[in-house]
Amino acid sequence: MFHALSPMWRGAAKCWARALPTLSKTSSLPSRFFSEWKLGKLNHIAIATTDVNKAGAFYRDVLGATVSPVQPLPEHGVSVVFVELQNKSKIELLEPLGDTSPIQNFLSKNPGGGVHHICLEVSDIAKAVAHLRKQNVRTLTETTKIGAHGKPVMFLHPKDCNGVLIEIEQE
Ligand SMILES: C[C@@H](C(=O)O)C(=O)SCCNC(=O)CCNC(=O)[C@H](O)C(C)(C)COP(=O)(O)OP(=O)(O)OC[C@H]1O[C@@H](n2cnc3c(N)ncnc32)[C@H](O)[C@@H]1OP(=O)(O)O
Repeated sequence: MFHALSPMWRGAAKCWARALPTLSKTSSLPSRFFSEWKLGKLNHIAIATTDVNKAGAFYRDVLGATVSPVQPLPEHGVSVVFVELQNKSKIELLEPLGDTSPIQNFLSKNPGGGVHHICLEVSDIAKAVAHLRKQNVRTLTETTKIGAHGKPVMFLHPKDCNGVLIEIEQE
């Protein structure tokens, strides 16, 4: 591969090749550079509300969006409605379901509702979870769960993510 380069660039490439193992140990470059997984696209932004039908009607009737039917997800303690957007990303409307919904405290603190979490796709969720735990990012369950799109998901503690609850989803 070095043969296609001019002597100056060949020298620089060799220098980088020597430096890479050291840099990976000292985390001088972004860790994703060395990871076996990659961050993908924004899958959705989730909004907590006390009434997904009412919130869905706003997106459908006022903003003209395509809105899914209500989907109860008892294993997650929420009912969801998806608002489809042009670029394939979505807005997920969440309403508490059951007595122990994980969004109940959030709604008690924010009775008018609000942005609850963002969901980012990853190329390999098992590797991403292992990597994040090594970086001292707390995961909110021991193992992944199957999310609203039938794919494995994991939530990361907002206190370890600059105050934002992050869901990662297998792409
Ligand atoms: C269907 C699926 C899918 O899309 O596939 C879903 O969306 S399921 C969507 C619902 N499922 C989930 O959210 C699962 C993951 N969430 C959880 O495990 C929980 O909601 C926690 C994030 C751990 C929060 O739990 P809980 O509200 O009981 O605890 P808490 O009130 O003591 O909160 C601890 C601290 O985190 C902060 N905190 C709580 N929720 C937050 C949020 N959404 N964004 C940013 N910060 C948040 C609180 O203000 C508090 O900070 P201070 O101490 O400074 O006051």
